[in-house]
Amino acid sequence: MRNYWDYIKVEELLSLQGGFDNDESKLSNDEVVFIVVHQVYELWFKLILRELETARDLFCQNPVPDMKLANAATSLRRVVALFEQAVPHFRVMETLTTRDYLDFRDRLIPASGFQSAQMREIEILLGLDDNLRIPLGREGSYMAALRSSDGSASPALARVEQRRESGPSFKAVLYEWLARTPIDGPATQESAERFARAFIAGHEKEIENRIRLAKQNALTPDDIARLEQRYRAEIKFAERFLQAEDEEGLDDEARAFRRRLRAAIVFLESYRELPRLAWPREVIDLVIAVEQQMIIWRQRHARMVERVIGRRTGTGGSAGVDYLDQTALRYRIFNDLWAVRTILLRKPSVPLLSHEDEYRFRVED
Ligand code: HEM
Ligand SMILES: N[C@@H](CC(=O)c1ccccc1NC=O)C(=O)O
Repeated sequence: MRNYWDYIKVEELLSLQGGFDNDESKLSNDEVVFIVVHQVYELWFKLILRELETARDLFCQNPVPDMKLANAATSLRRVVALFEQAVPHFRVMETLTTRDYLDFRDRLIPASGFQSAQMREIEILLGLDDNLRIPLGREGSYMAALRSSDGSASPALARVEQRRESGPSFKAVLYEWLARTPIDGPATQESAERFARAFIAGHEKEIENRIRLAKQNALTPDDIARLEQRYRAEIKFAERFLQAEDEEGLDDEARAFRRRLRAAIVFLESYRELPRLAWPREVIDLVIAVEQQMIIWRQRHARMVERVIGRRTGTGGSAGVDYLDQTALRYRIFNDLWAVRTILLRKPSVPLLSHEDEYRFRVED
């Protein structure tokens, strides 16, 4: 019982490409390609979910054990590699010509990628906000689309329901952890807000410099005025962002939380060479990489779809490519991590720290 086939389950695996009628001999090569490519994707998704769950569970702890940050990074790095792997894979699907696909496409209706439970699980586990979801262009929510065509429950629906109830999202626990970062002093609201003020002051310094440069470059007075206005708007953005004034309807506690969170991200990115900030900053960078790959995946899927079926209605009943392009643009999860890029400062303008030593490695302990 220790042979390759006993372990890898080759026979079982090769018996799963029979389509609706479980008879592979009746299927064209094109249709078997269609099935296998989907199956391979579902296997990549399975691995992605395992790693995300591991990372989520690590950040659930308070405090997060320092020694485990490297494990979180390992998991996230693997998720990035898996998505990177999954993107070019659409190339195989593109060998399907429009005409050949149409030979079996109608038999698939109403099945569609809407019913890929694992993709929905990835979105939910990462923390995609349900309010962002784009209407599918048919009755019912994305959950309804997981039901069988007679409206009955399905394994896909059960999977996604179970995922929705299975604890906090990765985003929720990651943000809780970030908001506990000690920012140039103890991990308090005061430290966070003091740092944010000093950071805004750094922006004031930068802007004077930039306006001087604009003037030196002999633009017209109108151009100078326009640029100056633009730079001032950037500072205003930085200020509103750090004070969490860009979001309406937050209660005091939620606003205070967002302030700590955002100050922490700016802090980690601004002093990333300090040894004790290096792992947290690596984690942030990997989360950005995960989201970037996921967006690229959506984009790449949409381009493959456009190539194979043009802009026709999807078998799931959506607008097809238009719908998919909207998801690539609007399904964003870690907006705060991205937004910080817009307001980071050059090293010389970053505030000097009062407690820099606390972020070094200490040989004596
Ligand atoms: C010729 C191949 C393919 C075509 C023409 C195609 C087309 C489409 C279309 C039109 C949609 C929108 C839903 C609808 O109305 O039907 C969709 C959704 C989706 N497809 Fe595909 N697809 C193909 C292959 C794949 C593959 C290989 C995967 C990998 C798992 C995949 C995963 C998904 C997912 C997850 C969605 C849901 C997207 C969302 O709601 O955000 N598709 N696909
Ligand atoms: N939505 C696709 C069909 C499709 O791709 C599909 C159909 C059944 C099972 C999985 C599918 N894959 C992903 O969307 C279409 O409109 O042609």
